[in-house]
Amino acid sequence: MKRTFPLQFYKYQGTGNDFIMLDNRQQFFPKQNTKLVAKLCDRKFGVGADGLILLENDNMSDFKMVYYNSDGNESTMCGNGGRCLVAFAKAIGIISNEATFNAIDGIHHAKIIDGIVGLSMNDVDNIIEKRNHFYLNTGSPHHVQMVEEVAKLDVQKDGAKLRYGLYGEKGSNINFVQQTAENAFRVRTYERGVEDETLSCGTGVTAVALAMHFSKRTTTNNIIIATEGGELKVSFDLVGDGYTNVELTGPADLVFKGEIEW
Ligand SMILES: N[C@@H](CCC[C@H](N)C(=O)O)C(=O)O
Repeated sequence: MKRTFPLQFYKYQGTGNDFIMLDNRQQFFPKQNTKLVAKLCDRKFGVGADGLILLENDNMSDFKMVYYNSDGNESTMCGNGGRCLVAFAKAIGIISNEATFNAIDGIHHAKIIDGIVGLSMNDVDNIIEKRNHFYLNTGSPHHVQMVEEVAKLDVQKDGAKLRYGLYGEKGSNINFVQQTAENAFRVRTYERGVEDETLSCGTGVTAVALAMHFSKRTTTNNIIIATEGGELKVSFDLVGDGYTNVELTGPADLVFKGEIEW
């Protein structure tokens, strides 16, 4: 159905992972309309983005995050999207430089310092080590695999093969990693729900940092990750067998805003 009023949207990106942001505190958005979300995210027929995020009211925190992949389906946690949503909440006057928000995987805390957004991520105490990869959940499921030369990979092809071949319909995000220094890694990610390589994935680089520490490829708890869209930092503490105080930090910027007829 064609609506008669324009939809005000904001487009954000965090290290090149891009999102449409909608202020849905008045509950105007048809949340079950998968086709509409997919169309808005379409780079030819819509605004174009890797995902769409609704900012909603929440009783327990400053706001609620509802995340959809560009295929139109609601999905699990998005780290870069969470950081962008915090920047959006500040831009529309809901928060100042600190926030607490509710997402599908629970409460997150965030701080903005000089435009850089640091976001708390869930504790992780289950990292599965297989012959040539790791599997863990950092709010979203992630496969982490070491490669020799990440720049040379066909991430779309190799990622899709693993996403469907190893993880079936439910799928997993697939991260390919190359170590570049004791505390630094380069990562390229195939995202389920986008079904393509994205320029960066926040829960993905978080998974990589924890898997690299777990496998003793690094001893630092402050890791720098280069993605195709820029640099992210992941810090954490290891307490017993589990990772806690996990924080994902990096830029989150408004690209443009506008109105769309729908
Ligand atoms: N880009 C995201 C991850 C989004 C969720 C993912 N595509 C899934 O469905 O698992 C991030 O920055 O974490």
